[in-house]
Amino acid sequence: MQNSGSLSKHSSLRLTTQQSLHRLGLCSQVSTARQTSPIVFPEKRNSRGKTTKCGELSVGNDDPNGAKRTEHRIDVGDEKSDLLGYELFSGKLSLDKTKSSKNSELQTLENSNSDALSYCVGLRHFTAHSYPFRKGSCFLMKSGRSRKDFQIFASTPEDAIQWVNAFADQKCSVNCLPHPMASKKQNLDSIFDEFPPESYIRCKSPPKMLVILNPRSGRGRSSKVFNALVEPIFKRTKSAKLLVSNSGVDSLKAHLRFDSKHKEVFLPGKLFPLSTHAVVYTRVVKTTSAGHARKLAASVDFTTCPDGIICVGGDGIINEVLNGLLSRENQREAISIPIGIIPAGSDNSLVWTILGARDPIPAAITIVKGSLTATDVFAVEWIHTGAIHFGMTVTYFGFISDILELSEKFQKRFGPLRYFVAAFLKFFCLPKYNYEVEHLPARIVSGDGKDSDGHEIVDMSELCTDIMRKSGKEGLPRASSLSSIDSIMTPSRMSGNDFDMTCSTTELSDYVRAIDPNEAVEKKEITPRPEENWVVAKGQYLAVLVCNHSCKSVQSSQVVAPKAEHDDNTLDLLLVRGGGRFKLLRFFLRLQMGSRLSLPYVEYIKVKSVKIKPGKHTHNGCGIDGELFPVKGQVLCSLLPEQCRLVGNPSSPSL
Ligand SMILES: Nc1ncnc2c1ncn2[C@@H]1O[C@H](COP(=O)(O)OP(=O)(O)OP(=O)(O)O)[C@@H](O)[C@H]1O
Repeated sequence: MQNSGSLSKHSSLRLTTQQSLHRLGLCSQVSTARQTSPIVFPEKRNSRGKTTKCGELSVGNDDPNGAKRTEHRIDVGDEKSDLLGYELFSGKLSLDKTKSSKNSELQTLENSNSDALSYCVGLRHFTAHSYPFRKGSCFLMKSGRSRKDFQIFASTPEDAIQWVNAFADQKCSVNCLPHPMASKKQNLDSIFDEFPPESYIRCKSPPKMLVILNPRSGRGRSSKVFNALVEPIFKRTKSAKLLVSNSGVDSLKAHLRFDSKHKEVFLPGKLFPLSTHAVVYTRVVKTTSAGHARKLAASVDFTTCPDGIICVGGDGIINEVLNGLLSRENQREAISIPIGIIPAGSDNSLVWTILGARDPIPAAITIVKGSLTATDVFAVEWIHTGAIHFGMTVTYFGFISDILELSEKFQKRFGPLRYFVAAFLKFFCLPKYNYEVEHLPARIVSGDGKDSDGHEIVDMSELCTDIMRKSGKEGLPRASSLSSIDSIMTPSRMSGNDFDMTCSTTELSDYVRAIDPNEAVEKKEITPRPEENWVVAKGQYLAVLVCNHSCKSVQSSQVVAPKAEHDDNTLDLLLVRGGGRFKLLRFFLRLQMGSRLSLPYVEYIKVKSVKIKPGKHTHNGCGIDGELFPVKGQVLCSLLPEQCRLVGNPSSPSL
């Protein structure tokens, strides 16, 4: 039997396990850790890097004696199969056939809760408790499930811990016990005092989330969508299973299954079901009025929803939740609370563009899978009043904000079609829009933090700190909702059950992007420094759009800002110069064809900040993620890099 060894050995054990888990991208969901430790955002990688998951990911082993060690692999399950499992862990294991399940130290487990896996810290082996189904041989012997334990050996205690952690990460419950010798040997006691078993094995319980549901979203179908399509997925049990191959028990794999069909045999080996759990624990709150979601997010006790807030509705409800979170005193903790999205609104641009889920089922699956995606946030500041409103999708001025305003009148009658109707009507009484637009172009940064001209790059997080502080103030009144300009020109469709989603892996890094409002920070003007080269333009514009991501629309396959990425630290400014119906029509037609950037009167610029001031006789509406606000004087739109985490994986570029 392995001795659990010295203190230093235990430290290295823990390190090895945590490092390994980090590389597996499995550490993000440890809710207890999130409460106390800084926020960990996914490491920034190029857009191609994010899609490693579509295939196989090989993970090296940390063991210094790794020469003889095999690589652990993570396979990606087929979305169309009933395997939810995107995690598959395999390695050398052996089954102890000589020991019955009820001997040695494991007898103690019989009296405890029958967990799926039992492990005594420091040992090379762990015990899997399976519950195979047995058919009764005669009428006296009933069919049913009975417990059968398998004692399984890993090559080393470190390996055993990796295995147990892999199961724990798949929410398979683990009964973790001290080393069997711990009670006898005094010196071991002190080791376990310092390193309790829980520090090695993180037995995870299902994530706890708050669901904020807007019953008015879309055509008022969000409750139905949630109850019929999403709740069953959250409540469905998930079981980690041991697959023992036929060729001896030297290869062992842990699959995550979505349902409990095919309980017994799983070719080419035997499948032993372990224990089952609800996938996500949720508390559902339906909003009763506009602004309710914001208030909830601003006041909810995070201990009741440490794993996130799920928004069921359109982009408007997400915007409310974002602004509620960012208005809190405890901003640092607030921005660590991930936002999950179930698309049930008229247009669901954010979740479709960033996570590649445009229907409720894939969105629910991506929430269950639980990875996180860091996303830039932008802040729109009303310079004269200091009021700030945050967004994640787009802010727009001109024709589109007018449509947003008009569409409010048609909400009940036309539902998601209201934007189309409003656009049609507005088109025939098109006013002139004049703006003064100043923008600070984004520059390509070299390794030394300077741009191509040798200028130092503004650290947006400095601006960010001040913006976040100011944001504690009440937001501006909201008037209506429209998140994607594409909805204007395309009749809406509420999505059906057909869905399309691919996922990719995001790796978590130790990089902390949180802002601590308690830190003593020098007061800074949020207006970027005067030496920065602002480009000023004044004139007639049909539309001014500032996009944070490419703004895909559920209504069409086209995107508004093709070069925009949700985490590229820049905003994409789209200017449609001039006026008149002909130009406007041409723009929207080209938008549908994906060639609007080739129009001579359309300008597309990557920017860091934009200042916009409506002219004297211009209608002063401004849309932020589908919410309408009045603009008085100048507004400044700035970027806050990666200040929000969405629950789920970014979509594959192939979508
Ligand atoms: N119970 C409610 N009654 C009336 N309005 C509400 C209620 N709950 C939320 N709202 C408001 O409805 C607005 C629109 O909601 P949401 O974005 O969810 O749906 P949508 O407009 O259909 O979708 P999209 O914004 O994608 O077009 C939100 O900005 C919110 O302020």
